[in-house]
Amino acid sequence: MDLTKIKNPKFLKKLTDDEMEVLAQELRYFLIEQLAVTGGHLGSNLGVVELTLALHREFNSPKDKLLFDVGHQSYVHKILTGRAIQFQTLRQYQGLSGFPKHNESEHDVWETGHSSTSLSGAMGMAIARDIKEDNNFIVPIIGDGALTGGMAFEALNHIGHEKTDMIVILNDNEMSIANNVGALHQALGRMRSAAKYNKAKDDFEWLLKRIPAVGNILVNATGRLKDSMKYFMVPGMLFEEFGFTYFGPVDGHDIQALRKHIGFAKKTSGPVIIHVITKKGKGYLPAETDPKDRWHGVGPYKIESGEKITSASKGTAWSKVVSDALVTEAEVNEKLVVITPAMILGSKLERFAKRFPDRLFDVGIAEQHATTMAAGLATQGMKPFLAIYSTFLQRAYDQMLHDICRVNLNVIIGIDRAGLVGADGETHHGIYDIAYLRSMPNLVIMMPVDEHECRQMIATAMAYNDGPVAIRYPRGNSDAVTKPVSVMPLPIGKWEVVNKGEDLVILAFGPMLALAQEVVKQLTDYGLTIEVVNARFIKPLDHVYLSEVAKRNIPLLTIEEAVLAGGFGSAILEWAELNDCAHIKIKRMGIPDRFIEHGDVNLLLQEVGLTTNKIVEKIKQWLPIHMKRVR
Ligand SMILES: Cc1ncc(C[n+]2csc(CCOP(=O)(O)OP(=O)(O)O)c2C)c(N)n1
Ligand SMILES: CC(=O)[C@@H](O)[C@H](O)COP(=O)(O)O
Ligand SMILES: [Mg+2]
Repeated sequence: MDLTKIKNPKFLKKLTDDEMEVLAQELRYFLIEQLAVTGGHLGSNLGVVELTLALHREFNSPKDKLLFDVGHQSYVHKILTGRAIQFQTLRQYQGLSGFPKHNESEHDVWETGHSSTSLSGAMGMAIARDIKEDNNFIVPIIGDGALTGGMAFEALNHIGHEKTDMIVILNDNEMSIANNVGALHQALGRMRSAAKYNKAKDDFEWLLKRIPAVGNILVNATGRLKDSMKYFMVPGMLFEEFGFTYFGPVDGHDIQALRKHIGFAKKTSGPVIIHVITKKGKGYLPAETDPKDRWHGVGPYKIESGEKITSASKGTAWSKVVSDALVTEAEVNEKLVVITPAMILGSKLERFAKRFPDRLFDVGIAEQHATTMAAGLATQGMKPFLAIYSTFLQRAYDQMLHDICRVNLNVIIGIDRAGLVGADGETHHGIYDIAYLRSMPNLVIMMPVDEHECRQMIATAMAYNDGPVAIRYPRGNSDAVTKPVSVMPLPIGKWEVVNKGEDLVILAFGPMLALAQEVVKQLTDYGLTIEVVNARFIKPLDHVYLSEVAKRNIPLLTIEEAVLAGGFGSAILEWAELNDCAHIKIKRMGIPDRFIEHGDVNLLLQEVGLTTNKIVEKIKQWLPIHMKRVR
């Protein structure tokens, strides 16, 4: 069928079983074809084709609420709710989001992007339903990875306690982004094998019963054996202990089996969990057989071979610069321990893990635990490096403040994906960390301009034992290639003047420094001399430099790829106010007070005014001198 003709999922109710199977294949092929061009979260979505069909067949969205945890696996849901035609704009500027969005469809009842929120959101919806005496179904769909998030356990605990009517779908494909980790993962494994065990047991009993005379005695004996193993082998005991009725494991690619178990669940009062077993990447061999990540998040690829189509890019991935530096440091410092909350691949830590398997800890989707565990390590004289995306560090605000900074512990926080991230959009941009960290006493915050300075900063952090240090670095590659420098620690709080000038000082750091230097080129034609400073220490500020520039009474412009509210520019305003420098003209440029959607980073920078031309225009409007070309 032409999937672009689908307006809503109601048509599913009339399909025969065979027609549903055909549709599943058409959906699968659509995903493979479309994402070969746009990229996206292919593996997760291939794994939920039949599940999403069964859900939209058995429930009446949007009256019945389908909540997709993380939301990266909601493409099939989007196709069935009338958005197939938009997939050519997937995750592109002003195009279809890769996550559920209220403004895209009434069927997107819960917005996600960050993991492990669906059960809590579902509980809120269920309580509201019961207060309003509505009678719809609330159905969160959560993956085995997302279930390792602490919020999910907080919600399970509460839902089970309240015995709230809810149908939780556990989509268990044994994978997070990489292989899933944790004791829960092992427990789920026992539940999966229990299914095989129970089926084998039933077959065995069938066989025993055919042995004349002794058969029934043996059946009773083996029955007692099964009961004694009940706690370990009967699937779902863990969830039953939480007050849930457990159904499963169910083959997540068998639409009829799914529909049957959803039917049981709809007739069961109280909280129910259906444990669905799926295969990440199902139906596309390169994805199904990838030993590393089942094609979690991919760029464009060749369908026939699965060969990734990568655009030539200069420089080295920032994550790799950092992880290689950590390997070098770990060779000579046995106290270095690295922690990742489920992002071992994104943070490019496989090499470190292989070289130092006992000093890398993947804690699952557990940013709060990861951060406070780092604090625990530091109290014992270890040198923990927490590798964490800026956006996911948001989950560990209090752990940063209460457990690390307040106690002034020697923890290094490697803040990855700092800045606009592009295709993942507003839920993933790393643009808030300066604002939410800058108010934390004792914390040093720095950002390198290129891979050489990054190595210097890692060395600086390793040598620094006066408290916590955060190094923030962008998504993508470090393409600014300057001269190699000795990897000596930097003096804390010391900025670097990269261009002397008398008419204006621009303070910038990270990728914005190159932008500042482009601005200088454009303004030279106006006879202006502009001082450009690599303000690589966001905290502490370089007070020596600022005092000197205050005496020169030169206007200051700050540029940051981070929110203005509470950002680096705010720190300069505070400095001026606190140091009786109100006479200095100060202007800040950065990200305004609104959410920035998904799209190519360069287009997003255009949108927020962080481009050479827009900065030049802003300076022309602001500086008191009449801007006239002198050459
Ligand atoms: C708070 C948070 N931490 C980390 C991530 C990154 N992340 C996105 S999907 C994913 C794995 C999710 O695994 P699972 O829930 O099993 O879904 P699957 O991809 O296997 O279908 C992770 C770690 C996130 N989105 N949110
Ligand atoms: C859905 C999710 O949160 C992750 O898959 C995220 O998209 C990874 O981001 P990177 O691609 O920057 O590693
Ligand atoms: Mg999974």
